Amino acid sequence: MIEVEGLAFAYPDGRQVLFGVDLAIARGERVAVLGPNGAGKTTLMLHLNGILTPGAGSVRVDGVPVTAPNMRDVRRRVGLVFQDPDDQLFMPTVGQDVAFGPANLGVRGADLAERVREALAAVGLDEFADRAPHHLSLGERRRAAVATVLAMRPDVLVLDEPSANLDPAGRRELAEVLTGLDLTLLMVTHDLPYALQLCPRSVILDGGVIAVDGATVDLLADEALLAAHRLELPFGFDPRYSIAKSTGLMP
Ligand SMILES: Nc1ncnc2c1ncn2[C@@H]1O[C@H](COP(=O)(O)OP(=O)(O)OP(=O)(O)O)[C@@H](O)[C@H]1O
Repeated sequence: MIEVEGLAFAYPDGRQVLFGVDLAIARGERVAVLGPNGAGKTTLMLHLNGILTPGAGSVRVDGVPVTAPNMRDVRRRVGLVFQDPDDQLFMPTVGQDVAFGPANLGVRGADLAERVREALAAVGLDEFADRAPHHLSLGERRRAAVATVLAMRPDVLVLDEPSANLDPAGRRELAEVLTGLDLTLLMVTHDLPYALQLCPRSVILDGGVIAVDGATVDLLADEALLAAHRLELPFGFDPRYSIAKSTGLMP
């Protein structure tokens, strides 16, 4: 579904951030992108729907090159959810925000209403269509931002630090929404337990390259590996025990 090959990128000020990223993600996979501050995670994410253009290398989505002529198709297929929901919610009501993307694609009338209803239901905000986004909690706003993207019926959902600043209940509610979606999912996060809960596979991006790619539980159980990439588990968190417990192998 996603094929990134030899992706290199420097910002206009000359700062080189990506140095040849290779990453292949199959349809339906859920993958976490881990790594220290400044590793280039957001920069990588912004290439997946063409907000940034590679200096070298290529990005393809379901075989379609992420290049200017294909941008409309790519932007429909790949939905980006930014860390700050206020970057995505700018209309007077949540329903209008969710309708905005598909309306731009030419969806109208009953079809548009159905898309809005479906997207809000998918994130558990059925009753929120007429509410003003700025009256919602952060957790509700982040789920509303996910709905604005789901309304486009994308193939891929890319999320930048989805659990950041959420309270435990908001964090769990969003996890329930995300695990219930039948989509390819790529999630940038510093929240290692969240990566373990949502994504069977993780990659560590460090120094602008994919340094490690493997099963999330194996990566998180490797203390030396985590330390080498400035990653730390919360106090007392044991990834193998958490997985065993969640799969019923432990009481
Ligand atoms: N518009 C920009 N112009 C110049 N440099 C930038 C720009 N945006 C980001 N950078 C730099 O690129 C590097 C990678 O940034 P990026 O946001 O991709 O990292 P990240 O891994 O997502 O970090 P974090 O975990 O802190 O969110 C950083 O050193 C950052 O300062």
